[in-house]
Parts: sequence; structure tokens; C-alpha cells
Amino acid sequence: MSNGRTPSSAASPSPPPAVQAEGIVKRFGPTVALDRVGITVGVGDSHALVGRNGAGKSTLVSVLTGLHAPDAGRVAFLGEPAPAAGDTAAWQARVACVYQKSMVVPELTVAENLFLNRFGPGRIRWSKLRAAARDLLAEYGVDVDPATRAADLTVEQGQFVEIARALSFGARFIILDEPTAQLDAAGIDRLFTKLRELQQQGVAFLFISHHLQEVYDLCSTVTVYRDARHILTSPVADLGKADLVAAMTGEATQTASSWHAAAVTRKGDGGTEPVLRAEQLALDGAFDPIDFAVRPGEVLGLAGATASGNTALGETLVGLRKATGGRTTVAGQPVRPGSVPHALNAGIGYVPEDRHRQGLVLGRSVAENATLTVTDQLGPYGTVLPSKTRAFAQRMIDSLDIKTSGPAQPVADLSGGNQQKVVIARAMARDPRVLVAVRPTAGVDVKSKDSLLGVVRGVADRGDAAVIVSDELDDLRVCDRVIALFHGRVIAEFGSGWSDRDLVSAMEGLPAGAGGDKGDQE
Ligand SMILES: Nc1ncnc2c1ncn2[C@@H]1O[C@H](COP(=O)(O)OP(=O)(O)OP(=O)(O)O)[C@@H](O)[C@H]1O
Repeated sequence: MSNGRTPSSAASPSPPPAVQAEGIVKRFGPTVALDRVGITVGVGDSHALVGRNGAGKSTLVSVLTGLHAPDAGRVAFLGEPAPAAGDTAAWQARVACVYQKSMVVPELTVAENLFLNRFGPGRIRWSKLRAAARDLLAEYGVDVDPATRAADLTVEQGQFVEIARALSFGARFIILDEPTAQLDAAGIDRLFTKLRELQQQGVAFLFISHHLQEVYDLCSTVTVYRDARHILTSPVADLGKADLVAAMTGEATQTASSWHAAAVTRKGDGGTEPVLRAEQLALDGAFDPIDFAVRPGEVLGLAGATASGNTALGETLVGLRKATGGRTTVAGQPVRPGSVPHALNAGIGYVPEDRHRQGLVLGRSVAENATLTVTDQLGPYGTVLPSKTRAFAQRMIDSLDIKTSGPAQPVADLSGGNQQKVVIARAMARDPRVLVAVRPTAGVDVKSKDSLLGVVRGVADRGDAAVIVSDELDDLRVCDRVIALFHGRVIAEFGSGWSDRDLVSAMEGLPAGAGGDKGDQE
């Protein structure tokens, strides 16, 4: 391609990168979140950024998107220095970040979200707006009705709308911050297909994920940060998984899956009274009547893809949704349907999927969040003693290895994975008889995953019970038994020793096949 061309110092042989950051330093008070780090993403490249919780990934994103000005260092897009802080339009024309939780305004329609802040002066012509939105979505191959309220979009649709919105501003560099955390396998496939299409058109991606397999599936280059520092950048093909994990953790380590495989052999002690029992429990439109029991010492998995009903079932168990039929009992006592306080008092602990909406009060401290469910234990006559709250929270911080400057730090300042640990701490604070955890390790790094799943396992090991609602195989590996749902019905049930293939097939709605509920646990 370069035949006959003489190298010249004036003309650069390759185009400038989509983005180049060098020597970036970012401090938050005493915390150094980024310590002279850099990253370079080529045009049309798909570059992964990985690191443990708190490594500095989100901070880099906020620097690359103009949300935070770095304390030192430079950012350039296509060879041009980044726009001035606060020049939102200029930043939007260069870069966008698609989060796992869509950033669009939930109460507005898709059309309104797409053209947010882009109305000229004068009256808004709604029919024109909708038509323009329809054209824009069609241009980027996004199959969503522009009249839909953003709140009613699925996570996947919300992300596609965000991508279309970013591209329509002219951005050719898109950051994806854990985009797959709430997608099922089919959704991930569709997202990756779209990303590959866009890459062909020269769009560059920075892909942040705790799912290392996705890094190998999608990306050509990977950068590792650890403790605010740049550790390495390498072609993905040249870096084995063990080396990647070692770079993230700073030590040779086992992967989460090898740990779980060892933990799976336990069984509930069949004879005793179940801790949790569901009898003909049903929620119209979400799942058909279902019966199951979870015994002391047992972890039950409720597996299923997005619309399988498994999340709705978990939410019904904890009282967030009101069953339309059947009943739930804890240690033989009926739990009032549709009442979270009652479920809590009955001994059901809950780790929600969406920690931002259901899990945390972001403006409050780690201590306050961790103790929200136990304020009655923190002082006499309804008072809450700060010293008790702090001591309680400190124990949680230590036992769950929460990376924070202390119990008084607002949870909003914690990294995503550490926020998830606070959610689990809160659920554990009341010593639940049964812990119901929905996708408990979403956004959690490989090493913390082990400790969080260890905590869930520990609830069962001390003689209580746990239910894990997930489609993540690593989550499900700690379960003694897994019930797979598809379209609101139980499609298969597996004892320990299931094979990945059989369980994935069941979640995809395929009959368990000849392998059924036995298989080759790796
Ligand atoms: N606004 C803030 N105020 C104070 N400290 C902050 C703030 N934002 C981030 N930090 C700290 O900076 C460090 C890096 O956090 P960051 O969110 O960038 O990590 P991360 O790599 O994205 O982690 P995760 O995988 O858990 O999302 C953490 O120690 C975090 O507590």
C-alpha cells in the first residue's frame, strides 16, 4: 500500500489516533485516582481497558469525556487538543460514553432524548422531531420506536439509542463502560455485531469490562491499570488470560471460575425444614406458578436470560413485586406478598441488580448505607449512635475488603465494584435467614467476585440459605442446585455438576438435550 512512497517527516504515514491521553494525573482530595497514565486508541480500533475495582477506569472515562479536568496531562482527539472544559457541544462532537445504565432522561421519549438540547429557538414541531428521530435511528440501524418513553426501553435499546445519539453528534470515538452488564447472551451478540459494523466505518471504541472473555471476543488491544497506574498495553492476541489477570492483580492468581468449580460440590442436607419455600408462586405476565424449597446450607440458582422471569421471581421473593398467586414462607411462616419491610423482617436479605436505583443512597456515607437496614440495632429507643454505626461499618469494610478512605466517605465517591460491596454489606447487616441476590457480581472485578460469592456461599455454610438470580455462569457455579427459567417457565433443573453447555442451552430455551442434568463440570 505504501509502495513508491518516500517517507517524509512532514506527512505522517498513519492517521492520528482517535484519542491519545498522556501523563494524566487526577486527584480527589488525598486519593490519587490516576497517576501519570496514558492511553492511545487508533481510528477504527477496539481497545479494552481493564483493572480491578478502584483502578481508575471510570476516572479516566470522566477525563476523556470532559467531565473532569485532569490535574496534569494532555488529551487529544485525532491529533487536535481536547476542547476547553465546559464546552459541552465540542466534547459531544468528539466522544461519548455509553454506560450500562443509560444516561438518557427517563421521562422523555426517545425522540426527545435524541434531540435534547438541540432545539433551535422557537416552537418545537413534535411531528418533525419524531420523523427526524426515526430517520436518525434508521440511519444507524436501530430498531426502536421514537415515541417510546426512554424509561420503557430495555437496557439494550437504551444503549443503541445512546450510540446513535453519539454518532449523530459527529463523535467517532465511543467509550462503553460495562455495556454488557445487564444484557443476556443474545443481546451481547447483537451489541458486538453493531460495534463491529461501526468499527468498519472507522468508529473507535474504548471498552471497559470485567468480563475478560468479552475482551478477547471483541478487542484487538488491551490496556491494564492497577492502583491508578498504567501497567501494560498489548495486542490482545499476545496476552494470555492468566497473564492478563496477573497484570490486573499484581500477583499470579486463580481465575474466578477455577475457584467456583471447587466450591460447587456441597449439597443441602435434604431432611430439614426448608428456610425458604415457594408454593405455586406466580406473577401474571412474568412467571407461571412455581414450587421450590431452599434448605439450610443450600444455595439455589435461578438462572435465565433477560425475559425469562428469573429477576421478576427474585423481586417477588423479596416483596418488590406482589405475587398474583401462591405463597412464600420463611421457616414455615408466610411472608406477606408485595411488602419489602415484611420480607426483611421475615429474614429475607436482598441484593438488588440495579444498585443505583434500588441499592444505595449515593449522597450518604459508606457507614450510613451499610447500616440502613439495621438502624434499630445502633442505639437505644430509635436513636442511631454514630460511633456504633462507624464500628459496624468498619467491620463490613474489613470483611468485604471495600476500598474506601473510611466509613464516612460518601458512596458516590466509591468505584462501581466497591459500591456493589456496600450493597451486599447492607443486605448482610441483618444476618438474613435467606439472602436473595440478583446478579451479585455485576461490575465486580475477577478477584472481588471470589470474595463476594464467598460471602453468599458463607450465608449457606453457616446454616442459612441463599438464592442467586443470574445468567452468569460464575455466579451459578456456587449454587448447589440451579433452576433454569425460560419465558416464565421452568425449563430444566440441574444438580451440581452441570455443564456450561447444558445450562446455557436451557437459558436459551433449548431442551436440556440428552445430557440433561448431568454433565462435565470443568
Ligand atoms: N468523586 C470522587 N471523590 C473521591 N474519590 C473518588 C471519586 N471518584 C473516584 N474516586 C476514587 O478514585 C479511585 C478510582 O476510582 P474509579 O471509579 O476510577 O475506579 P474504577 O477502575 O472505575 O473501578 P470499578 O471497576 O469498581 O468501577 C477510587 O479509589 C475511588 O474511590
